[in-house]
Amino acid sequence: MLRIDGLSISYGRRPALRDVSLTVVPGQVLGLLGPNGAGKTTLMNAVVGAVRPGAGTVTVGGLDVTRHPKRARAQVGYAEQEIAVFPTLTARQNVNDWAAICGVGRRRRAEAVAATLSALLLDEVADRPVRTLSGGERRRVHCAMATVARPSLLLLDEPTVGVDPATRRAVLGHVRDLAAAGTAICYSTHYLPEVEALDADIVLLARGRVATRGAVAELIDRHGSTVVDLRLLGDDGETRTVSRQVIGPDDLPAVLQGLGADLGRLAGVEVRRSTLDEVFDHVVASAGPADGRPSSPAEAVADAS
Ligand SMILES: Nc1ncnc2c1ncn2[C@@H]1O[C@H](COP(=O)(O)OP(=O)(O)OP(=O)(O)O)[C@@H](O)[C@H]1O
Repeated sequence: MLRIDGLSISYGRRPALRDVSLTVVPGQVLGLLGPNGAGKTTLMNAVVGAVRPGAGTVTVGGLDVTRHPKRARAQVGYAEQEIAVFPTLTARQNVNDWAAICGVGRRRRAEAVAATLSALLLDEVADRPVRTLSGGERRRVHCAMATVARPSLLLLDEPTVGVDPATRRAVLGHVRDLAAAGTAICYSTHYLPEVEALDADIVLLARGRVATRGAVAELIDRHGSTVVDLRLLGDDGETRTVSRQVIGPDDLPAVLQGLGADLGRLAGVEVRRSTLDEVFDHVVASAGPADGRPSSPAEAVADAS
């Protein structure tokens, strides 16, 4: 449903995406991860034609978004990071009007709007002007607008920023239902448990490049290690946990020896695999500095000029 081949985009001379390729098929949830500034929003903006590729192609449902912008865009629902709703209209009016703009016929519309508002736990506030809603409720309205027309491809850019746990569960449930019904979904987030809950395939961007990709278990297998958590009892009676990477459980004696005098404070030991968080940190660190410093002399020249 979405195919990106060799996509590179720069703002001025500064690259935001470099040679990115990925696909999302119907029913798939692609978790788009990466630290701030990695290029996630730029990628989504390229899919809806809001930024033009410097190199490479983006096709939606087989249509090149540069050559067929309107027809390609018509297949996409996009909840941008910035909430965009009409504050004086009610939640229901916002979602209904957007459904109408997306071509959902009058007969089907009321039902689609009601079902979407319900799925996102908006029933109680549906008939209040959006300006009177809380930030989390507004974000749900924004998300409802992107999904109400049941687009073939759905882009959600950090849809759970600032929402409470019940809302997060509702958004994730809605996303799972849409994927089960065949929607191709690209979901960006900084909350890694969400991509695990969605059973998403992951593309991890770092410095505009695909740093790694695969299912959660694959990424942990490929980049993770065995970790020993040592629980140490402090003078105040509280325990603190110290983690050590090891090649395998055979290294445990050496790890314990390494505690030295603290060995007597040992209250517990757990051997486990790296978490997705730890894998994320490791892969991002391997990709180079996150503060925009150049990763090569050639890039330094481009930055300086
Ligand atoms: N309109 C713009 N003009 C110039 N540079 C931009 C613009 N938009 C983004 N950038 C730069 O492009 C890079 C990628 O930004 P982008 O917003 O795509 O990252 P992101 O992964 O979505 O980040 P975040 O997690 O913070 O939302 C960053 O270095 C950013 O500063």
